[in-house]
Amino acid sequence: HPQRLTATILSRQGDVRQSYDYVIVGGGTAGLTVADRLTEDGKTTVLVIEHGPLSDSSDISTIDGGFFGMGSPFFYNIDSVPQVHLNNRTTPVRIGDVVGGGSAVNAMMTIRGTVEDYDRWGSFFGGKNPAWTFKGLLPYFKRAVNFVPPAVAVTDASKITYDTSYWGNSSRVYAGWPSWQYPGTTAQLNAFKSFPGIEFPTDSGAGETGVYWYPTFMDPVTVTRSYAKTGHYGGINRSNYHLITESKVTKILLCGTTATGVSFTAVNGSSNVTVVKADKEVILSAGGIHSPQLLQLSGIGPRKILAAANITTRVDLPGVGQNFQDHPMLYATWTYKNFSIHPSPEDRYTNATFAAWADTAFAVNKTGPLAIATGNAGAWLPFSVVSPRAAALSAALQSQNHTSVLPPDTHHSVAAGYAAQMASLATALLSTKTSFYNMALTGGETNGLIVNLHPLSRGTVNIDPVDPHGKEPVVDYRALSNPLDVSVISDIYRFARRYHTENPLTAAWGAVEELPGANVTTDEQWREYIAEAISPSLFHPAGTCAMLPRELGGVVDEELRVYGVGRLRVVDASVFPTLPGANTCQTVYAVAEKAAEMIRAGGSGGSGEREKEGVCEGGE
Ligand SMILES: Cc1cc2nc3c(=O)[nH]c(=O)nc-3n(C[C@H](O)[C@H](O)[C@H](O)COP(=O)(O)OP(=O)(O)OC[C@H]3O[C@@H](n4cnc5c(N)ncnc54)[C@H](O)[C@@H]3O)c2cc1C
Repeated sequence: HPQRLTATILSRQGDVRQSYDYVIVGGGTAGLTVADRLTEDGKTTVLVIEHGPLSDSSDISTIDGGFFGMGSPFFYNIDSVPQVHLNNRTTPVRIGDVVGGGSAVNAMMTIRGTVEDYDRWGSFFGGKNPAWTFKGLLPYFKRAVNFVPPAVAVTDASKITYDTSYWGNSSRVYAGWPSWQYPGTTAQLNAFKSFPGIEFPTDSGAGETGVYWYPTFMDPVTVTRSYAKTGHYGGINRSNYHLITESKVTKILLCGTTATGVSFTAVNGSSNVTVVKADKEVILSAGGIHSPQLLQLSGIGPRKILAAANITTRVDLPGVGQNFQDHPMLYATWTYKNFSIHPSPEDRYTNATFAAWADTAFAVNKTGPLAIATGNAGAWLPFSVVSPRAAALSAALQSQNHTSVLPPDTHHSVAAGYAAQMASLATALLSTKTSFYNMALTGGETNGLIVNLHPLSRGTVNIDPVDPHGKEPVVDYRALSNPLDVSVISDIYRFARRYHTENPLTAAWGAVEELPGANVTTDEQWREYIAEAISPSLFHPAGTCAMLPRELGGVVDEELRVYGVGRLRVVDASVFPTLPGANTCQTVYAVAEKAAEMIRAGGSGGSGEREKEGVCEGGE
């Protein structure tokens, strides 16, 4: 698959045409997917405006370890506000600032949520529309990712199973597999068999909970990252597909309540403002942090927030920037004193012979440990299976005064949406079909990163009233603001402890709990440890422009059109009403594929009115 950069990249603002059929804000995961699909006909004109640069850096392409790009410059520099329930810690907000967005810097874990996760989305609209269900999304998952099965040698050696019926084979975004695995991974996977109620689905794409193998966003031939840039931009030669980089969209321009285009400036250098018109639609794909910011900057959002920042309200939409969610993660470390399965990941640092073999295996055949990202196996377990308190916590969530855990001035529609979500998650706490706990398996002597897949707390992403146009938005995860999150996380953790220490299949490995330490046992000790150690983000910001009914605080409808605004859609992780119990990239691709089809089918779309008398920004 040649990775030529031949699609039309515009080097200067001056090269941009006056108008396009579609203007897409953000050349990230969703933005490039939609741009590619809309321009496939060779006629429809699209401009993508991306804040970050176009890069061929090996920090992006390298697979080894999955986080090679973490120290790279391709991130925004944003910190959360101090987190009240985390001892006032601030935490970095890690999101990609480069062509490809999050897909360029992520850990390449190719996971999707469970059937219940996507059925839940549709349920908020009364469950009558089959589009937003697992079944309804499956064709788009298939369109989104091209699954290339692992080599027979590695499936035999590691007992990897898969089922191609859950996957497609046409996309240029690949789900590939390393052709080598650490032998300890299979043993760690099998160790879950000691516990009742845990499933072992054949394929990660089946929408089931359990312990399973999953692929990597990796081009299996070049063994490099496969992402939105390589799949939906590189190697495409279409004069109707334009991309301008290092350019910041500052506003969506409205005529009355209809979007007509955007204004943007260069990130570095000239402060000239360029206006570009969208004849059909503006598509906002700036991600979970910047899509709500841009709506608010354009006068679309909660009236109070806009007024505080001195921005005229064009459409009062209370949900914009609310309902903010991310997956909290917690470092928990168990070290095996007698781990006898080698080679292990640690051997790369302690065994010179193995390290040399690893380097050669990759250099010569693109195989061995350097072809593994963060790993390819893990557990995605239901709460009802890991916790004896599921019924009690479900009842507590059901009867909770939900408004009491939201910000004091939350609009009643947003509060109603939150209550609907909590009702659904209270049921999910009892279910065996929704995953709450994720643990990745390393195959090595140290294990333990714990992820809470369905946080109950909700945060906010709002413009900074002091300098709304000049500053990054104010990001408040409001981590642990729903105290039941502490109970859920501590029970997850207690199960992780049992997995390591009360398990005949791991007993011989001599697990020692390094973090938090076996002396942490009471609810209060857990609360203290979690407040000190948790990170509110696994880099999955979502929910801030939620696809929900308007009376439930929704920002977009089931066709992803912004309520009250014509010709404006949001297509990115911000539309997820609730997080899937999975890393988010594959779901973003699927949503973008579905959106592209709806946009193509839907003409100009939009529920706003082009008011003849209305104010038109940026000229008619
Ligand atoms: C470090 C990290 C690790 C992750 N690991 C995984 C993983 O292993 N597996 C997984 O499934 N998911 C993972 N994710 C999450 C996943 O990558 C994201 O959920 C997904 O890429 C988000 O897609 P998006 O289209 O919503 O936003 P993005 O891909 O972030 O795209 C938004 C784009 O908009 C641009 N933009 C923003 N504001 C403006 C503006 N004003 N003007 C112009 N452009 C603008 C941004 O620069 C960005 O390129 C990870 C993410 C990160 C950051």
